[in-house]
Amino acid sequence: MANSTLSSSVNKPIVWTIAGSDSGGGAGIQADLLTIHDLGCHPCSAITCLTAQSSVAVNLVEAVSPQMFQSQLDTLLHDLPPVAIKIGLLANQSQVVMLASWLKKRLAEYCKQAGIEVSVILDPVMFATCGDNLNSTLDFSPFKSLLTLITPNITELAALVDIKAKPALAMSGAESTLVDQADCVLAAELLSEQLNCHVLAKGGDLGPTWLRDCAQDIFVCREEKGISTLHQGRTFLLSGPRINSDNTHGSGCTLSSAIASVMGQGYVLHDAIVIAKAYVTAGIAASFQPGSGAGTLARTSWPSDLTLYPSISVLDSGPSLPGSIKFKPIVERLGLYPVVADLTLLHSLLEAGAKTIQLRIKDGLTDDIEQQICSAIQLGRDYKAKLFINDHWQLALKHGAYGIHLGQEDLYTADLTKIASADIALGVSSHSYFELLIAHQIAPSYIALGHIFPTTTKVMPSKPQGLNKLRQYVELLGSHYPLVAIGGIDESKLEAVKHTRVHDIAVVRALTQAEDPAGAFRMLTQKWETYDATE
Ligand SMILES: Cc1ncc(COP(=O)(O)OP(=O)(O)O)c(N)n1
Ligand SMILES: Cc1ncsc1CCOP(=O)(O)O
Ligand SMILES: [Mg+2]
Repeated sequence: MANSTLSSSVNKPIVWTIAGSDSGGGAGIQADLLTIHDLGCHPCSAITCLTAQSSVAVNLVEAVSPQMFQSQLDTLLHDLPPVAIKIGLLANQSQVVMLASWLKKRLAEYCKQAGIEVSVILDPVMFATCGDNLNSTLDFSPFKSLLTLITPNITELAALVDIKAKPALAMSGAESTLVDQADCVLAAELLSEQLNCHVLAKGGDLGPTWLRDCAQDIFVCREEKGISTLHQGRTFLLSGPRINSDNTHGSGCTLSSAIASVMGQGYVLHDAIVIAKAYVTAGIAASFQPGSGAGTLARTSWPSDLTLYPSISVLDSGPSLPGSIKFKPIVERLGLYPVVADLTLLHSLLEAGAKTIQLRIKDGLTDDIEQQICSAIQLGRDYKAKLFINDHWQLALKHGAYGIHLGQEDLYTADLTKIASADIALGVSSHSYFELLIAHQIAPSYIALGHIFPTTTKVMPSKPQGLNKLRQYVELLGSHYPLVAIGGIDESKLEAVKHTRVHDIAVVRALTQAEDPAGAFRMLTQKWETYDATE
């Protein structure tokens, strides 16, 4: 026991913060160290400057020497290399130039040698919460193509973006302030082009005309690995609950260091953003006021309360989801859920007792697809089973299937309103927190969580989720929907999957590659039903 505690702390991912010290303890390096630690990583710091700061004033800012700045970075890289870096307050332009060059040479060299990628999140701190100017004149263009994400608030966005390059924006009156949401979106998209990185423009402090009860951020996403192409090259609006509190000192620092900490643990950018936003919301809700000015965020560990998380909508001209829609609820357990491609196997698994089953025809789409779907639907009725049709939602609708299973991509093309009003159950795939939140917005009948383990059944853009994420997904949504784990699940994995408390599992090869699929179904079902979910 002592050993496992020791090794888990030794193995913590190392996340750096390159930022200024806030002597008041609410923001800067101090907030970052607390956040990185709270979210399960080991924090290291390279301090750019000292600030003589309280909750009401910033009285002095003093940069460290160039030698000290460089030496902190080199010293850390030698022994404590990062998996992710958060950059906060930079004290002067020469620090910007020096750091950009260090990222380009030293960090890139390290990444190449180690064969890894290090996420770099820049929070372009320009003003303290008390309103004092910390550094609003920096030119961040040396960071072009070196950052993963930049997280300006709306005031910083206006100061950063070169609006001369976008006449439409200048014409809409955006010389010094961004007036409305459309201005902010244009400016964020422009900044993303100018710095060649993703942009999260935070509306928490100042959301010009957007809703009073929401903290809305604009997420401009470029190309990104590990997530469906559907969620790349798009602009999203992330709307979280606005907590009525003045204790927001350090919220930007907390957000950016939380994003770095979550990315450092292997989560995709989209997930890191929604998790970090939920973390900040929870931190503000439990905030406190140690001085007479704005108070500071509490550290509330990994957010697992769904109400903290933002809803997601698209702001670009691409496809979007219908609002307020709800599908037929499934109250009984799904049971062990076979996903099969042919009718003979489907029939034999129903005969073996399958209560939920899916027809998933991918290869060799034949002329008789409609006939196969009709026969499957009829078999489902004969055996009083929940028969889902994958992909072919029009045919499933036409012939009154019990349910339809759709991937995230299909959600934007299928007629969801028609499916819901036909009282057909809907199962939706998900491969991340981000996709889970999107699925939750259309309240499907169940949500599939995949792929948990490596699979050869299908080429996936995402990495296997693993048991830890599965456990987190169950914590987040397990009381709202039936949750089904899928991907690489076989007899050897059953017990560990059961311990995550996921409700049920869907399998392909564990049955299709068995000599006796019906026998395998009975054996797996018996084991799945008898394993105890408690560890
Ligand atoms: C139960 C279950 N979960 C996930 C999937 C995958 O569906 P989808 O994302 O639509 O991918 P394809 O199956 O169409 O390749 C599923 N079919 N069933
Ligand atoms: C269709 C699908 N979606 C996510 S994983 C997967 C395939 C699961 O197949 P297997 O059980 O053989 O790994
Ligand atoms: Mg599909």
